[in-house]
Amino acid sequence: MKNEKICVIGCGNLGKSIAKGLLEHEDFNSENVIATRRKLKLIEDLKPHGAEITSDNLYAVRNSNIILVAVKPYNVDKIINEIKPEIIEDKHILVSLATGLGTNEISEMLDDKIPVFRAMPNIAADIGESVTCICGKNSSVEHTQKVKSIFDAIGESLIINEELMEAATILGACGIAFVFRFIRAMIQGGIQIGFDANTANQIVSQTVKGAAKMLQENSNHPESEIDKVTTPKGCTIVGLNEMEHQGFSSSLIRGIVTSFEKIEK
Ligand SMILES: NC(=O)C1=CN([C@@H]2O[C@H](COP(=O)(O)OP(=O)(O)OC[C@H]3O[C@@H](n4cnc5c(N)ncnc54)[C@H](OP(=O)(O)O)[C@@H]3O)[C@@H](O)[C@H]2O)C=CC1
Ligand SMILES: O=C(O)[C@@H]1CCC=N1
Repeated sequence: MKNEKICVIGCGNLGKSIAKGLLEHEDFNSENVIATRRKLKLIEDLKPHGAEITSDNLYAVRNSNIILVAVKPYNVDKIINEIKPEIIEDKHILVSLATGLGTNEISEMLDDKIPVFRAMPNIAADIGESVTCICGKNSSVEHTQKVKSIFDAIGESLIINEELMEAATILGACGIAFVFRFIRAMIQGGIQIGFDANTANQIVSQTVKGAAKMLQENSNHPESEIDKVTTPKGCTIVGLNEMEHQGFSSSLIRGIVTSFEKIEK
């Protein structure tokens, strides 16, 4: 991927995380990354990492072959119309990160001239720990592999059917916010039972990391790991059961479904 020239159009919360993740990765040449937004000051910190920054989207597209569009969904139309004159068949691949916009719609805006992908990462791209679901249109195996390589560099990626893209948005992209809220609640509980906030944060963050790593490495069901912790008549099971009486799993599931219903509207 050293020779691939990548531009990230719209380096806000997500786009900047992705640019940062790519700049840190050895498979990419940081000089080949162009980051854009209008308020340039807010991405000046990407410059010392080797990225070129600009507000000129046309320049960015002219000087790259993979275009990541990271603007809000309601701005995608405008951006695509702006960059369209610089789009060259057999040169460019466009990857949209926008929620809820299908590859058909985006490809149509580009007169079906180039391969179009949708990718749904999350903000852990910032530290190379995103999970990204990807789907494509007019895409060869070679193009798909190229796009996958970008998102593998900022975490893990999966190729999925486009019909699951909304579900992927909820579980992976919104999901990180759900996990942060869970962590915050654990920290608040930790403070109530005696820890200062920083120590509680350290203990909870490492506990969550350890749990996630165990599931990734052992491929066990979470409940079989829980069985290893719950001593009969012990303190874990009473806590877990109280959480369930208060609707813990139910509230998470209902939150996920509510988010999904919102995105499907
Ligand atoms: N945030 C998240 O966790 C996730 C977001 N997404 C999707 O990613 C996209 C971006 O979301 P998010 O990062 O939260 O949004 P942000 O608003 O933080 O980022 C979008 C950026 O686009 C820039 N922008 C707007 N117009 C232009 C333009 N004409 N030229 C160049 N840059 C422009 C804005 O900066 P400026 O005003 O300086 O130009 C802004 O910072 C959305 O489509 C969202 O659905 C997907 C997964 C997760
Ligand atoms: O909340 C949102 O609408 C976007 C989609 C995924 C993450 N943030």
